[in-house]
Amino acid sequence: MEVVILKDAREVGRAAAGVFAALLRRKPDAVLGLATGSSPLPVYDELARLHVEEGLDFSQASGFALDEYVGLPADHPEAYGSVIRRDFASRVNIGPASVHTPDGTAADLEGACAAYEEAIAAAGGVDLQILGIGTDGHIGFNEPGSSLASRTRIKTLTEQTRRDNARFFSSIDEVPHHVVTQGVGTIMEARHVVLVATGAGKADAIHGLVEGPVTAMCVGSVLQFHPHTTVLIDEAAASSLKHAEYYRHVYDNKPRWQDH
Ligand SMILES: N[C@@H]1[C@@H](O)[C@H](O)[C@@H](COP(=O)(O)O)O[C@@H]1O
Repeated sequence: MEVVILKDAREVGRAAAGVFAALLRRKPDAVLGLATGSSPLPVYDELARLHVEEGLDFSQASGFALDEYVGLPADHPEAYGSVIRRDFASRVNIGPASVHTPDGTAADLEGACAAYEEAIAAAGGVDLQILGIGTDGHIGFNEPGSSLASRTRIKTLTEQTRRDNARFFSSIDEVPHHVVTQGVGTIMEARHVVLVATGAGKADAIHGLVEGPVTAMCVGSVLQFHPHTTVLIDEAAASSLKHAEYYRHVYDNKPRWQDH
């Protein structure tokens, strides 16, 4: 796991977007793992800029979102399909039909979860997954106690996550209780994971992810088992890390041949 401590959210966004851009330049038909929440927004802003100003081409790429609320109509502005379209897909030249979100409106939700797994596999698997982290350590919507081997399935949100996400709705009562999310095992199959987190509110979760024991009580900690994870955080999100000086030292002395 590589931990990179940067100045602020903008730098985090630029660094993460740089990883996406490098991938798309060497593999134009890359499969991108997409995330919602406020943390990836600066990444999408920078990708949109790279598309407009530097011609970064998404025309052959495809994307799979991590998760979706159950029961929100597909055209609800906070349904994650709408959010991914608004924040990312509509701002670059990725084909709209190439961007997939789990179906939270399906009558047969379990069937929809299995179909989503099959669609990811049929696309060849995710090359690069952007991830945020919840204040309770969740990735996707895999709340504490999730099986670390889980696949795409229905989950129940914690009240903390519903409160955290209430800011996107007019009241907490509108935040669904249920979601469909890629499983932890699904996310772990992405070939490269770039996790972004900013702000002091994420400091505990980042400490758990990077330095805590691997535990389903902080699901992000499973990334300690992932062969290629890059953690991009700002100073505030790094503020509870015990070995911050070491991570800085490693990054500052990174041999050029390790750039990727
Ligand atoms: N399902 C999403 C997660 O993928 C995201 O990481 C988390 C944190 O969001 P934010 O970046 O807004 O703090 O929010 C939601 O729960």
